[in-house]
Amino acid sequence: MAVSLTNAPTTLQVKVCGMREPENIGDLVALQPDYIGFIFYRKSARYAGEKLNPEYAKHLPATVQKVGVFVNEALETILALTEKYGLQAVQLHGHETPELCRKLKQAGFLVLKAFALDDSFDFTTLEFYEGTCDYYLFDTKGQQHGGNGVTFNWQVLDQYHLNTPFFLSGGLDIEHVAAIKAGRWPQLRGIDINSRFELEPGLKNISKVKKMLTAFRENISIADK
Ligand SMILES: O=C(O)c1ccccc1NCC(=O)[C@H](O)[C@H](O)COP(=O)(O)O
Repeated sequence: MAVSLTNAPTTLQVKVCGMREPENIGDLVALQPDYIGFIFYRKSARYAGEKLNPEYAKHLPATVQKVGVFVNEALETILALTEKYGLQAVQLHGHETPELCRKLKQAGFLVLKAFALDDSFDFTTLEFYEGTCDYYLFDTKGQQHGGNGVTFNWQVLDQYHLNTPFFLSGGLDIEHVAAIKAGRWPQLRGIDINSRFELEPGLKNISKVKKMLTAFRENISIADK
């Protein structure tokens, strides 16, 4: 039986991460994603630092929120980079403390704290972060701090019992749209896509991103099992 997903969370937001090439960024912004992510972690193959022109980043349309992705950076470094590139949001992918999240939130930034999940992830460890971040970002535990390109077993999310809304991340692709939109997790607020949409690290396949956004934003029906 076909089920019309009238209760599907149509307001789910989309973040596209790992951008750095001006033309590619311009093409992406034209698709109006909610967030665009720039990685400020030198060891990442998508490191934006040297390629991204600060003035270009600063003058991107306000319709898209610019997110700086950091791994275990000091508050001062994060603040300096947010200022340099005109970022509105920060995404923290290391062992950042609740205190650091709180300070960044108090400074006026939208804060996403990323956590690397596997089957044994214990959500009670996030209780200390409640109230310090705007969103959690649930990513796959892998060899890298992020951008591993693999999904985790989403069943573990059924144990998520806290109030902070979250973004789903980790190897997301077009094939996952229907399952994500099935409305299984009340705290889900958005998704984050990255390496499965790349022509090469740091360069997105815009037509594939467009297909994802179209599929994600339209009211879909899925077949009942
Ligand atoms: O993508 C990276 O190279 C990266 C490196 C270090 C920290 C974070 C990183 N990415 C952050 C993201 O928001 C990614 O979109 C997220 O990890 C999911 O990536 P993927 O599994 O490739 O979809």
